[in-house]
Formats: sequence, C-alpha cells, structure tokens
Amino acid sequence: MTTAAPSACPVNETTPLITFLELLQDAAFATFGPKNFDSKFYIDLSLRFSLPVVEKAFNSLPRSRNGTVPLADLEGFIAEYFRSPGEDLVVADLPDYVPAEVKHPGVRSWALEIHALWKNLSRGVTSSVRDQPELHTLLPLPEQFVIPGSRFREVYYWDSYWVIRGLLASKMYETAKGIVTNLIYLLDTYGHVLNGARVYYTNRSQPPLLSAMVRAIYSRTHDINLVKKALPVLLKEHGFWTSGVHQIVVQDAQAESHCLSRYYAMWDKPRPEALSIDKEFASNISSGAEKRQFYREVATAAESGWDFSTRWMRNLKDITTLTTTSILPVDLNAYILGMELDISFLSKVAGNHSAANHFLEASKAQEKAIRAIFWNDMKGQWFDYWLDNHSSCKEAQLFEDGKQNQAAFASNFIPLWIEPFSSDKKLTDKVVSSLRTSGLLLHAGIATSLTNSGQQWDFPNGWAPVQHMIVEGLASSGSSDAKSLAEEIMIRWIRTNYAAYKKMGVMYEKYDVEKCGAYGGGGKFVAQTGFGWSNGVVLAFLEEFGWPQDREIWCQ
Ligand SMILES: OC[C@H]1O[C@H](O[C@H]2O[C@H](CO)[C@@H](O)[C@H](O)[C@H]2O)[C@H](O)[C@@H](O)[C@@H]1O
Repeated sequence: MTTAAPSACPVNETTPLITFLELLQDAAFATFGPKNFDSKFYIDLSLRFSLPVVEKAFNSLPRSRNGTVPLADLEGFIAEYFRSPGEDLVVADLPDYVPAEVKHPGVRSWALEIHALWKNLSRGVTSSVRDQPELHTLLPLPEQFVIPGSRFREVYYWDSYWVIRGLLASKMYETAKGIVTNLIYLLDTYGHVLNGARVYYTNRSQPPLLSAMVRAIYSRTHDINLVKKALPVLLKEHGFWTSGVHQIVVQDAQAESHCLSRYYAMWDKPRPEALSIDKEFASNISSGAEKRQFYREVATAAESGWDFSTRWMRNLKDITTLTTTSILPVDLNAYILGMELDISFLSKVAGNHSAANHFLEASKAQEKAIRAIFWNDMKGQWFDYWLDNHSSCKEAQLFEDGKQNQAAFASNFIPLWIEPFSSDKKLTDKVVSSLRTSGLLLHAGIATSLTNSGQQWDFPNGWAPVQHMIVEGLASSGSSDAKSLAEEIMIRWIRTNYAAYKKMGVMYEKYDVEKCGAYGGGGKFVAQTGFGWSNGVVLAFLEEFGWPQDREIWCQ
C-alpha cells in the first residue's frame, strides 16, 4: 500500500484483499441483516487460499437481485475459504511474567487477577502472517504484543502507552520493549505509527505517545540501546505530525505566527472495519464530494482516538456535521509538546546535544503556541480551536477568540499532563478551580463531555486513560490543591471499580452496566479490567499512588 503523491487531500490506496473483503461484507450484510452485524469480523478474516481462488468461488455463489446469498451457501463458503478472526494470532509466552507481590490484604486478589490478565491479552502473529501476508489484514509484527481484547485483536497505538505503564508496574520490561519495537517497525515501514496493526489502519495514526513510551521504559531500565533505536524514528514521527496536511499556521493578535497540528486521515471512503455503519451515517448525503469529505472526517475522528464525540461535530445532534479536520485539538498539540521534550531528553541521554537543544527550542515554540491559541485565562482551560471548514495548510489563519470551542471536554485539561504547565503553580490553581466547577467531575471520575449524545466519547462515559493523564498532571504539580483533587478523583474512580469487581468479577466481558449499581454514571467509568489499557491504568495507579489504606475503600 503506497501513499499517493502529495496532494492537497492525500488518500492511501486500498489493497485487493480489502476490496474483496468489503464485497464479502456487503453480501453478508444483505444476507444476515443488520442485527448483531459487525463489519470488523469480516475484515479480520484471513484467506485459506490465494485471493483469485477465493474470489472465483465467491463469484459463483448463487445470488438474488438484491445481493443476498442463500444462508447455507454463504455460511458454507465462509467456513471453507476463510480462517476466523483471531486464528492468525497465537497466545504468546511471556518469559518475563512473574507472579506479582501485592502486600495490601484488602485488594490482593483483585490486583493479582488484573496482573494475571497480561497472559490472556498477549499475542504474536502466526508464521502464515509473515510468510503469506497477502492472505491477512493483520500486519506481520516482529515481536509479541498486548491487545485491548474483545473484538480488538490487534495492537493499538495509544492504548499501548497505558499497557506499557501497566507492564512496567508488573516489572515486565521485555514485553514492554517488544511493543515499542513493533511500533518502531510500523513507523519505519509506513512513515507513521498506525492506528492499529491492520492493513485497513494504514491510512491514519492515533494520538502520538511513542516517545512517552520510550521515556517511561528508559526511566525504569536505563536501556540506552532502545533509546538509540527509537530516536531516528521519533524524528520521523515528529516530522509526520508537524508538516504537510497536519500543520496549520495561526497568527495571533500580535501578528506572531504559531505552527499547530491537526488530525488528518489519508482516507475518504467508509472505514472497512465499520463499513455498514459509515454507509448508514452517510446515506443522506447526496453529493459525491461531500460524502468523500464526510468519510475523511469519520476516519480522522478515529485517528483522534475520540471516535466519536460531539467534540468534533458542528451540530451536536447530527453526526454528518463531523468536522474533525477543521479543528486544532488541544490534546494532540499537548502530546506533540510532550514528544519534543521527550526527544530532547532522550537525545541528551544518547549524547546528541545539538538535537537535544534543537528539540528544547521546538518545545518552547510549541508551549508558546498552546498558550497563545488554546489557553483561555478567564475560563482556566485550554480549548480546541475551530478553523473554517476545509482549511488548507497553505494560508495562515488569523486568530479569533470566538473560534475557541468553550464546551467542556476532558481534553481541555490534558496539557496539565505536560511538565511546563503542571509546574506553573499559578496556572495549575486556575485549572483546578475550573475543573472543579466544569461539571465533568462525577461520582465515578471525570466525564469526557457534558453532552449526552449517545456517542462513546461523550457524557456520561469517562475513559480511564484520559482521566489518568489529568490526574497525573494534578498530582505532579506544585499545588497542594491540585494534589488533593488528584487523590479525590482517583479514590472515587478506584472505589467504583473495586465495587464493580466485587460484584461482577475481573473480566471485561462479565461487566454489565445495567446490572452493576455501583457504576454511578456510565459503563466506561469502570476500569474495564480485562481490557488492555484499563488494566494498565489500574496497575499504574496502584504503583503510583499506593493503596490508600486509611480510606476504607476496599471494604465494600
Ligand atoms: O472499530 C471501530 C473503531 O475502533 C477503535 O476505536 C476504539 O477502540 C480503540 C482500541 O481500544 C481505542 O484506541 C479508541 O480510542 C476507541 O475509540 C479504532 O481505534 C478506530 O480506528 C476504529 O474505527
């Protein structure tokens, strides 16, 4: 799969296998109907025979005029010509897995069960994926990895940050390094770290946290070889996010220009892993060009990790008004600032002082840009900045106050995770009182937004990984008020999760939002233990904050 020549609106080419699996999906959707239909199941199938052989058999299936195939014929065809999703993965051995020591008696069994879940979630690819990649949508990663779980059977980019933090808490350093090696491989091969390790994810990335992973591992292991291996590709990644279609220049009121970044997927068709949903979303859009633009906005929202949220919608009730490419997101730009500081730190460790200085300077410019364009001193938050629709990276935009989106989102507080902001006590105090009055603090933790839209990245859901970044920012700041807010939030969240565990057990699949009275405001507030990145957050929390023994939160 190669990227088309640079153009105003780049689109990656698709592959013959994806095109064929989409046709199969269409036939399956027509035949089996929409109930319980999951596009991802079909796009994750692997072929038992070469594509021409499978296509020939598919084309000779009997069909009605509306595309349905007799049920038995389609089921028989799928069983004969495909391997089920997941069959091209093997459960991996984890040589560095050791039973954890947990001293606190109240939570020992919970912690040990979560720790043991690494064994359930570790995978490697089969030799067929390496030898015959054309039969698989799974990509041939060189090392073992940890998957989120459930229908997500591949490694994900930003999930891996919290997986790694959890693995470090579990002292599984080699497994953590293996994941980074895989992401380096993807970055080297495709020019960016993919959303996930599947052919259909090559057209976009996800929130860029690779440098944070490398730094977290280095701080534990002092593995200089990992740093040296990572640095050249981290430079590549920095270039990916700060140039071309990702970069927008905004000129502030003092006529100073700031370079900021946006999400921008190189795709303008339905997502192959969500084909039926995306086609349904777009069914009322009649113009071909508008449809293509809409599909790009959808894929770009997926790149943001926040798929989907009213954060990206001009009309909160209408998904077709997604306008993700026309928004400069606070969190993305905070992560890029973090990346620059990490690269500077890692370059220094590797003895490259000129690169260290260069990235320190870059970070100062990025920090200044974040303060100039996103920070709102009256409100004590950083707000996403809305561009005019279809803004190109060519013309500089003139800053206007009214273009800050003042709706409350958890992402408005992400810059606190990055040191230049958390170390600014005056600013942190302002942010703390703004967070306290934002309405986002609920019984079980921080909600992602205040709009109950039914989207998974909106109220009343709260996502542990995002929440934990804010909590870490608060905890690391010099403000005692911020530290006590961090503890307050974590205690609410961990208490809810522990109560859920006591009621329903540790596995993600067992959780049932309706049945678990302890959730207090949305299923996603639970740790989702059994799910990769949530396990990581729980273990990182336990390691970082210790067990708050005096609070009696473990006795419910
Ligand atoms: O299949 C639909 C979408 O699923 C992914 O998004 C969600 O799960 C990811 C894995 O845990 C997570 O990283 C993301 O934040 C979630 O919204 C996938 O990343 C999307 O690209 C995909 O279209």
